[in-house]
Amino acid sequence: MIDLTHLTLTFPDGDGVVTAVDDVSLTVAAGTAAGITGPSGSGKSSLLALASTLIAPDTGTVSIDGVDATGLDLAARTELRRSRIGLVFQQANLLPSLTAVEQLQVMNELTTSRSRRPARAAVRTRAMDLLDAVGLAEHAGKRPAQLSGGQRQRVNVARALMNDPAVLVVDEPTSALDRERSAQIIDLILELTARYDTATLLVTHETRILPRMDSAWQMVDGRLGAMTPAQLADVAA
Ligand SMILES: Nc1ncnc2c1ncn2[C@@H]1O[C@H](COP(=O)(O)OP(=O)(O)OP(=O)(O)O)[C@@H](O)[C@H]1O
Repeated sequence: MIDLTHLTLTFPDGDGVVTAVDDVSLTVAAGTAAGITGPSGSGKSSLLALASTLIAPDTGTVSIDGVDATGLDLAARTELRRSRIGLVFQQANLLPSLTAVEQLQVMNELTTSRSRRPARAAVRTRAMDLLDAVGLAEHAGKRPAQLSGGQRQRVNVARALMNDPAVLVVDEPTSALDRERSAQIIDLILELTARYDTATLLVTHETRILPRMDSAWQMVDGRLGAMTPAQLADVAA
């Protein structure tokens, strides 16, 4: 589970500061997904950067399964992120020369210290299982150029799950895809959230999908508020 408490983040802005995240608290339990939407510049990406421990808040805490990341030094925080958090960004950012299965295998080599690294065969088995879970088992040997946009995004999602993360942080996974493929990726992320028991935090402009999330939130000027049933009915229409 991920527990965000009273997070605030400011950036210098001329003589003053801009408050990107303003006293945000949010808990997402394992096996559930929280959807966050909001206008451009409202602080969604900043909040995801805090939740992923990529940046430290001015105030507040980020706890992953009870471990407070804000209390850790840089090395320990990096290790926590690598071992406990899966990240899915808008663009798949796959390595052009690697096949789908290699994209996943290399994650393990990049992010796990040598002494704790599982045997190569076990890594390959997990990579193949994940490709199967995202419907790409038959495409394991293909390079990114041989895959469609939707398939590349599926590899991206599978890769984020490679290290068995407690938390899955997803930033607008569908912006490069058409409506039908977007819906499929969101369905897949919800299915994987339950199957791999991740606490999933997903930012999207696709408000239609919010009613299907376990909780739905809106950011406005850095503040996070629960969407009301009326707002959810509105976006679903
Ligand atoms: N590195 C930075 N330096 C200064 N200001 C920043 C920085 N990053 C974000 N901001 C400001 O913080 C606020 C929130 O930005 P953020 O990118 O989190 O919004 P967003 O909701 O993700 O927007 P979008 O939907 O357009 O991606 C904005 O006012 C933005 O200008």
